[in-house]
Amino acid sequence: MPTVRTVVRFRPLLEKELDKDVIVRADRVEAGKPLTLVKIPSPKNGAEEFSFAFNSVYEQATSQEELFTAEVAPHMKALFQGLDVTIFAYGVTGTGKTHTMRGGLRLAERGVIPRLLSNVFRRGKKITKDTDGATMVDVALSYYEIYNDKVYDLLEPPEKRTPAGLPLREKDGKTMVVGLSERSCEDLKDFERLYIEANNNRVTAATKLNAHSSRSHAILRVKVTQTTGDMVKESTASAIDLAGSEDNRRTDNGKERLVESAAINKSLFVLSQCIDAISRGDKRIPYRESKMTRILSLGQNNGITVMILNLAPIRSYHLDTLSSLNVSSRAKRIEVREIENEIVYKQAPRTNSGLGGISMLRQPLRPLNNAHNVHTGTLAAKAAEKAEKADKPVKAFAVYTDKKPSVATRTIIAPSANTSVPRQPLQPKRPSETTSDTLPRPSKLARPTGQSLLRQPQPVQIPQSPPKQISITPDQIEAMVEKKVAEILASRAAAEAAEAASAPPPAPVAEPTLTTPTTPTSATASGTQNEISEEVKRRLEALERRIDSESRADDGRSEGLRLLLQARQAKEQGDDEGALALYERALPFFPGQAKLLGKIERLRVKLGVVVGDNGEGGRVVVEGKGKRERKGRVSGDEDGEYQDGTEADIDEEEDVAGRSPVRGKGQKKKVVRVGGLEEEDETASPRVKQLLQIVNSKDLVLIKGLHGFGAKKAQDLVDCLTLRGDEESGRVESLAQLRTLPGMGGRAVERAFEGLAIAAV
Ligand SMILES: Nc1ncnc2c1ncn2[C@@H]1O[C@H](COP(=O)(O)OP(=O)(O)OP(=O)(O)O)[C@@H](O)[C@H]1O
Repeated sequence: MPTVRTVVRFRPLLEKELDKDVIVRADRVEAGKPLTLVKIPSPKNGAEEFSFAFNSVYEQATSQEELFTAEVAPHMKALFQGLDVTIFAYGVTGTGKTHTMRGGLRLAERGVIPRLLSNVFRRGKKITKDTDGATMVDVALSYYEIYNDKVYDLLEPPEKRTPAGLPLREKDGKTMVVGLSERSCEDLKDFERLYIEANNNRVTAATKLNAHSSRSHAILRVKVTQTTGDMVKESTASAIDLAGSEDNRRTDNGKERLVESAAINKSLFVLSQCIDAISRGDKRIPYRESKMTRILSLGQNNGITVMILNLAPIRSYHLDTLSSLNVSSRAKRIEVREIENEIVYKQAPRTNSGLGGISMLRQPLRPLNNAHNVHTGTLAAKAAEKAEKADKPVKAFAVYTDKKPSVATRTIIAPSANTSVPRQPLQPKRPSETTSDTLPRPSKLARPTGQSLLRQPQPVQIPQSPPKQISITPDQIEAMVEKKVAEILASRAAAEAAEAASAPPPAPVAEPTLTTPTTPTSATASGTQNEISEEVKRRLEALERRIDSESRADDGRSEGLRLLLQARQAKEQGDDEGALALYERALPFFPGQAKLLGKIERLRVKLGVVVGDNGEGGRVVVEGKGKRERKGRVSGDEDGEYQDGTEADIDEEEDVAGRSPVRGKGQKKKVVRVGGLEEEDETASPRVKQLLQIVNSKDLVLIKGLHGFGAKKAQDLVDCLTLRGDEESGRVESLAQLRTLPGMGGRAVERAFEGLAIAAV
């Protein structure tokens, strides 16, 4: 049974970062217990605080040694017993991933990777000694990066790379990277030499592409082979410095960067799905859905996975931090307050009060809930960025390498040596971005200069700054939006199709799409799972075709998209009137677009401006459906965005398409219980059937309409049903079975049932 630990590490404040800007804190469930909670205020309402649970939380002062001792060292024994150990560093650029994995040159600053190697060599040596030489331990390294979904060998010079990267092949049920080199490693000095050289390769290659190495996943694979006579035991430790998970809306989104982001987001999304699946104990782990997880065989071999979420605890990372937290602790997320509570929504037009100050300005972007960032908002991003100008962290220490020249002096104490090393297939390894010593970390090209990060949860750039220069075509924007939506949905962020406005695409946002990489899917069994995988693949392929295709002439929608984005920003800032005006101006560019019409109508109703025909012949929300109803909704509407952790704004789909027959969650009707659920359960009454039918429809809108369901809960259920798709046809056959699903305790089922009962009455 594979296991996973998800832990958080706060990085200390860097120069120029102030204590007063610290907004994230570690906490305990109760006095005397270890730190396992991360608390962070809501971006929209500072009085509200979100809480996320992890296996462990490490505060700023945590040293490299402490982290290694607590989170990695305990698994070394298992590694030598034959289990695979995989350690990821996840987080936004500048939060300390590279520091955590690679670390600095000084002994105390060495990160997980050199410590891991040191430990491996030491243990290997000891085993050989303890067995009087009967057991030989060989260590071999592979180090590769995955950039734009292509695999490149970092142990080979960049000149040897081919544009297509290294192909994958299945062999004996395992995925191999064809042609990936593997180097025998005798001791720590050996490792150091290889590692530094490889990191230099990574930087050089990235530079040639005018990219930044942080935009790739760097995967170091350490293969440990223990040979005793004829018996060979092999296991691997993989250490992955993941690509930054930042919000592209806050970066310079050139076409290349968007393509990069699409690849990064896709793989990070699948990774989070795998982590979730492992932590839930699912039999099926979707590791084949992305190249990285597939090569790693993540969650197989009873492996142990440790996900270290790196966070910068300051305000300028607010939204990105929320996004990361959402992704990393999905299964454990806890809302300190009922964020789905309608009251939250009713409050004044979220003027972004809470946090006050700067941080609020940049609210147009929602916490990407999870989705590892994908974003579309090119325009807003640019504008916002300029305004933000956050100080980016600079590497404050000499990083364990990357720098061509440097290195020479690293004095790492090399413990022992091992035997020779056999050659073997690959394993992932990821070149992290390198960096060098004390120099400021190479800023991501995508970002504005010098400082590497732009993150600043800053407030929005307001509506009217329409940075006109869209560097990508509408189709590409559309494609990215579509992808984002998929991720958002899948990540359960409830809110649904938010991107709608910006994405006129037809894509039925609703599916819990697994952003599948182009790679083949695993042998997903039957039924739903397969269908979904196919559907996801189909969509992804379509997206990728679009992204890769030549830029097409702007068909005139650029202007419309720009207006939509501005409108969305305005709305997020509480400027409903401005938003309405902008949406109306955008309408001619998307005549008849249902989602857009829905937005306009809702705003009209809300502002008391109008109601009725919109002149487009499209459906409009009719009186009585406006404000009143919106208040009652728990999520899925603009007001719920943040609470839901969703990035997009709204869910016009339901409103436009008509509500489900079941009552909306927000509606405060009294529950009149008709007949005990207990009785109904076994008898499969019409109401039970109706409930199961809704559940099995996997229709977000319908499920959200169930009593007691919010957007998140609905999405969780859909995801859960999807993931178990191949089992039992993915259908839930009884209420008892429904109760066994994650998040569907007896009370939840009862409430949903009661809601139906009322409806029936
Ligand atoms: N635990 C820590 N102690 C001291 N400094 C740290 C720590 N974590 C991060 N830093 C510093 O913060 C800055 C950013 O860290 P780092 O480069 O590791 O981030 P990153 O997440 O790897 O970013 P990128 O995605 O750009 O590679 C660096 O200057 C680094 O030295």
